[in-house]
Amino acid sequence: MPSQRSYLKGWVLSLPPLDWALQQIRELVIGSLKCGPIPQHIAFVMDGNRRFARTNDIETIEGHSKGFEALARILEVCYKSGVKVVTIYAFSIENFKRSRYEVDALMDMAKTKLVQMSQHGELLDRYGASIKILGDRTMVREDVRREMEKAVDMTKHNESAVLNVCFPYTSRDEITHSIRETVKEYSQPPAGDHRPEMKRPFSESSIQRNIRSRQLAAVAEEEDSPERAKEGAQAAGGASDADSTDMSSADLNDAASSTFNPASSCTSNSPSPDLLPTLDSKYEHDRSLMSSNLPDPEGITSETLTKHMYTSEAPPLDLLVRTSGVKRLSDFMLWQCHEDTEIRFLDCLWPEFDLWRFLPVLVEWQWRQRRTQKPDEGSKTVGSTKSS
Ligand SMILES: CC(C)=CCC/C(C)=C/CC/C(C)=C/COP(=O)(O)OP(=O)(O)O
Repeated sequence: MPSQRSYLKGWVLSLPPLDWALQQIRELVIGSLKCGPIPQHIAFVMDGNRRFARTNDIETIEGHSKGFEALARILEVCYKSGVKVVTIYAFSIENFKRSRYEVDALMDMAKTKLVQMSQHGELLDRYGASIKILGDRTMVREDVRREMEKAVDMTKHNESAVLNVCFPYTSRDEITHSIRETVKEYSQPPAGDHRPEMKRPFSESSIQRNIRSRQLAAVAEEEDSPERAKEGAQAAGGASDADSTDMSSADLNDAASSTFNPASSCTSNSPSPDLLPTLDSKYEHDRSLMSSNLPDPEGITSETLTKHMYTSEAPPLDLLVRTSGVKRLSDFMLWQCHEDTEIRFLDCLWPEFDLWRFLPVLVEWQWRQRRTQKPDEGSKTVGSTKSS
C-alpha cells in the first residue's frame, strides 16, 4: 500500500506542468537560501535504506538504490546553495558484517555510480565538484578500488566543491591513521636538516619542572639555612629562564645539573627521591632529542592531528545530519565535530530525504548563525566558527 501511494504521488508530481512549477519553486527557495550564510561543510549519515525497503515492500538493494537517488537530490541542493564540501558515510567498516550479497551490492553501486556521477555533464561535472575517497581503500575489492580511483581522477580538476565519500570508514580508524602518520612525521628529522627548536615555555613538562624546582627552594627554606634557601631560589629562577627561552644543549646540561641534580644542590635536605628520577629522565629525554635532531613531540597539537585526518583539506564541519530517527554518531566525524558543529537527527528515512525536509535544517542553521553573528560580521556568508 505505501509503495502504491508513493508511486501515485510520484506520477502526479511528474506531470509536466506540475514538475515545471515545482522546479521553479525549488529554484526560488534555493535562491533565497543563498541570501543568508551557507554552511561550508555538511556531513550526512544516510540512514534508513533497509527500513525504507521493508516498509515499501521492495528489495534491500532497491532501498539502497533509492538512497542513492536521494543523495543525488541533496547534493544538487547543497552545491546549488553554495556548500563547498559534502561528506557522506557511504560505507562503514562495520558494514562488512552484513550479508555477502548486500556488501557486494553496495560495492557494485559505488563502482558504477561514482564514475557515472563524474562523467561530462553529470552532477559532479555540472557543479565543478571533485570526489575524494576517505577511508581504508585496502579493504575494498580491487575492481571497485580501480573504478573509485577513476572517478577521483576524472574529477580532480574540479575546484568549486568537494564530495568526500567515506568508504570504508570509521572515525576510530581515521584517528588511528592520523596518530600513525604523526608518529612517522616525528620520528624523522625535519626536511632541510634544521635543528629543532626547544621553545616551549608553557609545555606540561616545563610547568612541571618549574613547580618542582620551586618546591626544592621551599624545602630548603623551611629546613635549612638562609644560604640554602637562596641557592634553591636561584635554582628555581634558573629553571624558569631556561624554560622561557630557546634551550641549547649547554643550557640543558646546566639546568639539569644545577637545578635537579640531588648531589649538587641538595644533599642532606633532598626532596623525596621519587621526584628526582622523573626529572632526570625528562632532561635525559630532552638532551637525546636535541642530539638526535628529531622534531620536539611537545610541538604536537590538535592541529597536527587534524593535518593528518582524511578531511585535512576540508573546512570545519558546520552541520551533521542523520536521518531515520537514530540519535547516534556511529563512529562518524568524531574528530571533525567541534564545539560549533550543529548536529541534527531527522525522523525521515534517507530515501525520503529531499529539499523540503532539508530546508528547515538549513533555515534553522542560518537563524542560529545570524543570532550569534557580531555586528561587524553582518555581511559574512561563510560557515563560521562562532559559538551558539
Ligand atoms: C556514491 C555511493 C557509494 C552511494 C551510496 C549510496 C548509499 C545511500 C549508501 C548508504 C549505505 C548505507 C549502509 C546506509 C545505511 O542505511 P541502512 O542500510 O543501515 O538502513 P537501516 O538503518 O534501515 O538498516
